Amino acid sequence: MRLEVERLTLGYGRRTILAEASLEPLPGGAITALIGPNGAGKSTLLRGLAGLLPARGSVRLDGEEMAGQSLERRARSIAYMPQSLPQGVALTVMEALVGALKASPTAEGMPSARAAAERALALLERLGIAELALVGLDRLSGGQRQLAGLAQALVRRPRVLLLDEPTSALDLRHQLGVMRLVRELTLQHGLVTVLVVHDLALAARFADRVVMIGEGRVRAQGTPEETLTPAMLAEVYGVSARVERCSHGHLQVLADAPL
Ligand SMILES: Nc1ncnc2c1ncn2[C@@H]1O[C@H](COP(=O)(O)OP(=O)(O)OP(=O)(O)O)[C@@H](O)[C@H]1O
Repeated sequence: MRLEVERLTLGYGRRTILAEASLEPLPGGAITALIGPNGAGKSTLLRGLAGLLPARGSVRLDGEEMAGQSLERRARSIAYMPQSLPQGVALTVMEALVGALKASPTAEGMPSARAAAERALALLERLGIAELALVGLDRLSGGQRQLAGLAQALVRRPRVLLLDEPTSALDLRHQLGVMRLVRELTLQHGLVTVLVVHDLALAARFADRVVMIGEGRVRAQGTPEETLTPAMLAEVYGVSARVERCSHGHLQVLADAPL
C-alpha cells in the first residue's frame, strides 16, 4: 500500500488554498501527521486526499489514480473523518456505525447484519465506549462524539485512514488510547494513515512522518526529528521554541513565545 501525491492543487471556488503540493510517498503501515498553523490548509489537503474537492495534480493509491474513480469505489479503500461530525443526526452510535458499513461496503463486501453489529460493538469496546452503543449521537459529549466519529471511520476497515484532528476534544487518557489504537491498526493492517493534529507532542510521539504546511505550501516533510526543529517552528508557526527529549526519550516541543 502506498499513496502518492504529486503537484496537488486544491481550493474552494476560484480561491486556491494549496498550490502544487507534492509529498514523498506515504507508505502503508506508517502514520503521517499534517501539522501547521490555523488556516494553513491541512484540512483542505486531507479533503483533497479523500477526493472531496476538485483538484489538479495527482493522488495515486498503489499506482492507481484516484480522481477517475467513482465515489463508491474510492469509499471502499478510504475512510475520512472530518473535524466535526454533522449535528442533528437522530441515530444511536450503533446505528451510525452499522449505517457507515452499509453505505460504503469494504473490499470484503457487505457483512451480515449480525456480523456488522458484532464488528461495531467490538470496535466500541476497543475505544472504551461500548456503553454508548445505544445512546443518540446528539446526546454525546464533544469527546464522546469524536470517539464515535472515529469508530465510524474505523468500522469499515479502510486501507487509507484520513483523520482530521481525531484527538482535539479528548482527555489525556483517551488521546493516548486513540493514538495507540490508530498506530496498532496502522501497523497490523498496513494502513496508510494521515492525520491532522495540533498537538506536536502527539505528532512527535506517534507519527512516523510529519508534513508541515504553512500558507498553503508544504514547508517541510520527513521524520519528526527532521521537521520539528526550532528553525522550522519559528518560520512556519512564528514562535520561538525549544525541541528537547523528555526523560523517556520522547521529543517535546516547548513553545516559549510568539515571535
Ligand atoms: N469550505 C470552505 N470554503 C471556502 N474556504 C474554505 C473552506 N474551508 C476552508 N477554507 C479556507 O481555506 C483555508 C485553509 O483552511 P483549512 O481548513 O484547510 O486550514 P487548516 O490548516 O486545517 O486550519 P485549522 O488548523 O484552523 O483547522 C482557510 O483560509 C479557510 O478560510
